[in-house]
Amino acid sequence: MNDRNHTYTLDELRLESRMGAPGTDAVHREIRRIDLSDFEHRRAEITDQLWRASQEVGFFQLVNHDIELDRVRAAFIDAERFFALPASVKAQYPLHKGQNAGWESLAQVRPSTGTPDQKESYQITLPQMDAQWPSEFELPGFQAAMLDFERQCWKVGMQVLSCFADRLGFERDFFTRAHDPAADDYQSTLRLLHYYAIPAESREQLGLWRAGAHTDFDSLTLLFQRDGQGGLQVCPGKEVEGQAWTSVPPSSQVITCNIGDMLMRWSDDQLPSNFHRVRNPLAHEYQGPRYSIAFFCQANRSAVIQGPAAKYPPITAGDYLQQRIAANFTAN
Ligand SMILES: O=C(O)CCC(=O)C(=O)O
Ligand SMILES: [Fe+2]
Repeated sequence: MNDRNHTYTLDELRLESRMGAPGTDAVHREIRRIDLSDFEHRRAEITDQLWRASQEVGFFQLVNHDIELDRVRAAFIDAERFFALPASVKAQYPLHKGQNAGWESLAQVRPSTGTPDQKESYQITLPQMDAQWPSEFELPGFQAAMLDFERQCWKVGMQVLSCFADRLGFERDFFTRAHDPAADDYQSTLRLLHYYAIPAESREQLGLWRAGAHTDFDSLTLLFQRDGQGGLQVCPGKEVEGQAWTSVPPSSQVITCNIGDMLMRWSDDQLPSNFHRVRNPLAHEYQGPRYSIAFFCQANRSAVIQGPAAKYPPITAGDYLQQRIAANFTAN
């Protein structure tokens, strides 16, 4: 690791550590919806819309994408089945520090809050899964269904990234190659998330977050939310100082996307990676569990991140991610 990379990481963490305050809630902003239907014919128009939404807001929602609603619903049911397994079973597949595969509970401490996210999660990163799948006996059909869903998410992610590649002046399949799922160093990750129901005694307990404010480390995140299970809030980059948060209404029909730190760096900061968080429900809101599913398009470890104008020195995606993960998890 050279000194400039080190400084860059510390700067990011310094900003993140300031983002844990409640800030101003519920500022209304339009979350743009981008229609992916008839993608190949409408590619130029879609690219324009994606680019503008990413530059101006950093978050957007995809509609009429290629993943069937029934498929999304089935993935949520599989996620519920996984999390309903006894802790002793899930603990056989632990997330190890520095890895992106396996189960953790209350282990992710964000620099913004210093408290563990009130959740459990299970991450699937294809080359790291040898000992990390629950058995067919424990959870029949789960592995095959998740592999299929992972691939569908990857395809949508690569469609969107191909538009950014066009606009950045890279070859159209540049990011597809950098996120090649056949490579041993593939590190895109499907993450199932279960935020715990809020026990009566900790309602509105200050300082507890379902997910503390953070930016994502990856290139692009695809997030699935379930109807009625809100809480996701975003703070567009330009307004970081004011910490004014906007709620993203949950809908299982859309995929909410955000730009991650890798793509921000890869675009020489033209595309901002924005802060977001999942807040605990307020007293009058639904207090039950919340499930979400994220797909992180994370460039393969050996992919070299450098923008068209070479604003930053090159760094491999592996080195880049390692630095970010090390700052986010307690030892386990
Ligand atoms: O669960 C959510 O809505 C957001 C999750 C998230 O931001 C993350 O895991 O990076
Ligand atoms: Fe996130």
